Amino acid sequence: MALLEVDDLTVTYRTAGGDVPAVRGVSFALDAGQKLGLAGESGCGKSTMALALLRLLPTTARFTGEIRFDGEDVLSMSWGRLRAVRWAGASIVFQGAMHSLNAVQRIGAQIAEPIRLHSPKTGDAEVRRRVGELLEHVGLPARRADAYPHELSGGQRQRVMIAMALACDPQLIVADEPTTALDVMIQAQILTLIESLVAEQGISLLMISHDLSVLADTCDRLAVMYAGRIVEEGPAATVFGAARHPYGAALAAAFPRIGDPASRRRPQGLAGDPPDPADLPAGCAFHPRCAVRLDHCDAVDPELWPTADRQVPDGGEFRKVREARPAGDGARAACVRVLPDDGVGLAASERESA
Ligand SMILES: Nc1ncnc2c1ncn2[C@@H]1O[C@H](COP(=O)(O)OP(=O)(O)OP(=O)(O)O)[C@@H](O)[C@H]1O
Repeated sequence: MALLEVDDLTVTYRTAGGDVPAVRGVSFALDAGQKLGLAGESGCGKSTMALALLRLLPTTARFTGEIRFDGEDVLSMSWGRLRAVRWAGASIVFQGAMHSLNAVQRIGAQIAEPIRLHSPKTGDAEVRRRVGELLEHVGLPARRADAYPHELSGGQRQRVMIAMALACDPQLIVADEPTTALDVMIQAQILTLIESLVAEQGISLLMISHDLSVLADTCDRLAVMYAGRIVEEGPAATVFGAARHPYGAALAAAFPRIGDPASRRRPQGLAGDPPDPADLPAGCAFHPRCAVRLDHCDAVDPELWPTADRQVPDGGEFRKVREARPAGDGARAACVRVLPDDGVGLAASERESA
């Protein structure tokens, strides 16, 4: 059984200016011990997804669909049960630790909070010992428990956030852009730390980033989000190395692996911006930016389907295959772009010029 199953999740923010559909029918599963990367540009709904998983969304958000964590439906859970699942079942490491930590409380007391919440009978000495152990586990001396957040560097603060996330031995860690605010060297250290901790403790990881290459290095599987939908999902090497969806391919081209001579790719920017969720283009939301769009792409919004059998949109028709559990490596894409060795083309114009 999957540890986390998200089924047809929609999240819509109610605002004075109208409804903002931030997540539009997302489905995916994460097995115990698996590492899934969720990629996409700013505004495509990644953080909304992360917040929905633990029902941390603002009250203006309306949601439909199902989120099952360890078999239990999170969206219909009682508040009491939800409190038990937060930290001990799943915990979130947010981007920008400075904003997530309380500036006027020592970090030891902040790490102790989830421990006290979940094990109220734990004595002070034992809590202190556990906090010290957690700090050492993330590479900080135990005595740093007495420090205030402003006395630590950005990387150290992010380590504190990770210590907090580990405090109640969760089964799942959701890391939302955990290294975005850090410089490159520190980013690498934090990623290595996250990787080693989840591997050591068998924790599942849902890592969110706009940087597909970072996710490809860290995760087993990747899901690419665009305008509130997953447009491609599959094994990390397949999605990063041979993305089928034009947006997945563009994202991979925009974030080549740094220092990887084998990749020999130069970063290629993607023109334009993601659409405003409150004003989505008709048909496939990516079509205005897509270099290989077909005539009907402004009319048909393709769904995810298995890519193993190389189905292509052809003759003006998308052939849809709806399978909850596709066979093989489970790779799915909402559109299939041409690959040089495929022998199949996406756009007629591309086939002619090939
Ligand atoms: N509380 C809110 N009320 C209204 N709209 C919101 C709210 N939070 C997010 N949104 C909108 O929902 C969409 C998705 O936002 P979200 O933060 O989930 O995207 P993201 O991919 O995580 O982007 P980023 O990396 O910039 O955080 C955006 O258009 C955003 O403006």
